[in-house]
Amino acid sequence: MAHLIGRTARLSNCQRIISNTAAGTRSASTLSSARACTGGVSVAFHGGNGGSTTTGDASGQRPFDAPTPRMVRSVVTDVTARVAGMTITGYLLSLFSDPDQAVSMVDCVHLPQSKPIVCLTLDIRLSEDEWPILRSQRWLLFSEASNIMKFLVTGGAGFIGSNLVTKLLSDPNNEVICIDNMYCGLDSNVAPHLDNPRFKFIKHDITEPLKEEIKVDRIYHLAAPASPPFYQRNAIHTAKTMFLGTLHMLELATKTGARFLLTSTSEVYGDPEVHPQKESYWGNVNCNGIRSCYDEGKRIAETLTFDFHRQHKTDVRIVRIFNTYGPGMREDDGRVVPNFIRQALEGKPLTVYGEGNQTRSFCFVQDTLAGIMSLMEQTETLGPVNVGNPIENTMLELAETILKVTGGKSSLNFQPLPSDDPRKRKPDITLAKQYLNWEPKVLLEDGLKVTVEYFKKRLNL
Ligand SMILES: O=C(O)[C@H]1O[C@H](OP(=O)(O)OP(=O)(O)OC[C@H]2O[C@@H](n3ccc(=O)[nH]c3=O)[C@H](O)[C@@H]2O)[C@H](O)[C@@H](O)[C@@H]1O
Repeated sequence: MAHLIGRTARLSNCQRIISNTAAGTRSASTLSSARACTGGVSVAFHGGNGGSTTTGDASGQRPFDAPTPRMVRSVVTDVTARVAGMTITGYLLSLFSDPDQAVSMVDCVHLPQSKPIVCLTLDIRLSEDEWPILRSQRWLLFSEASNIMKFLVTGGAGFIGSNLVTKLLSDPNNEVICIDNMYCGLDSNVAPHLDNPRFKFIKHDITEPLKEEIKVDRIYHLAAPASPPFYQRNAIHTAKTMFLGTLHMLELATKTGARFLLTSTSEVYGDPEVHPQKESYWGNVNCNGIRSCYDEGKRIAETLTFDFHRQHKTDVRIVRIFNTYGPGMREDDGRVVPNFIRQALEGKPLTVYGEGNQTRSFCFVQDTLAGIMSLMEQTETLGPVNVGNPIENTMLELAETILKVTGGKSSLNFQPLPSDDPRKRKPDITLAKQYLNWEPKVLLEDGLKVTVEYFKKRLNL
């Protein structure tokens, strides 16, 4: 016990959670919000001595018997599954039948109030018969607390995903698992992190179920080819990624209690008849065209996300990203910004589809990330929330700006407009301002300068 007290004295956060065992529907509630920590809580667990269930002496003079490691694993699994945002591997000090007893326990071990602790009182219902005595009992766990947050980023080797991974890892309290099938991800987007012990890369196609259960606090679900040439190349696989990939990630979030954020897209508005596009607009989408695997795919992904929330109370957020550009893109991506920059840098004609009067609103990736990350952590809305730049440009204007930034002298090469290509697109960002206090800061020309430098390096120019 002296050992345990010694450890608990160093605790730095406090959160107490009770889960209800009734009829398999257990809910977690934070009881001491005044002392509750924000961010993830990580708890180091020390197993016990054979499954005894002694209630400890609150003064700490009598040793506490801890359960077997096997049982503890059950407890830990249970806790992790139902406490969103927390990863538990903790000290299990004792068993209590009454949460108030647990509270007095906390007081009695004289933990300094200035250093709050992690204290979890839990109802436990074990499925295995060996421990019937433990059913419907409450356990008190003390733990060493830290602010470690664990993230899963699907599509973490891709353009926006890799920028997100880099940003998350810049916080030393964050650990990141990246899943990518490398269909359009880049090795060079992952390589800088491979030696980082807080980073793990898993090559996996999320249309298949995960081989292992991954326990994280947050799931950023970005995996999907976003460039029309890429997503049209294997349209069936794109549709599978949208549905099955999102399904698998939602199942994981539901099972582990992780918060799940779907990166949806402005494409759900299709070729919009409402301008600018508000989240309340249902869109104008062709359900059997060449873009449908992507835009209808994202629409079903949104549907699935809300269905999981309604049916399983999964903690979800949805962001609708508008055209984003910046470092991390492939030179052969096929979208207009990488195409124009590459063509301008190589002195080739810029391929303008149609007459170039169609519009898009381009957002620099760091701005987009700020919006996405803000949505993940706020609690006012599930979304969908538009994240994009409300400054609208025609493709002719974009071509002109890129030629100015690169100093290129390329001519324009007009090509047929691809089918179902939206004629205009511009986000209404009222909700992003209201809920996320977010609006883009980077001007198109400034963002393009950074992007041009990135492409110069990639193309060895
Ligand atoms: O970047 C994005 O956020 C979106 O990009 C694409 O949507 P789209 O707006 O069509 O993006 P681009 O392929 O970059 O095309 C933008 C406009 O430029 C035109 N374009 C594209 C490429 C090119 O070389 N020349 C050109 O004029 C296209 O016809 C289109 O009108 C994807 O469909 C979306 O997944 C994604 O959300």
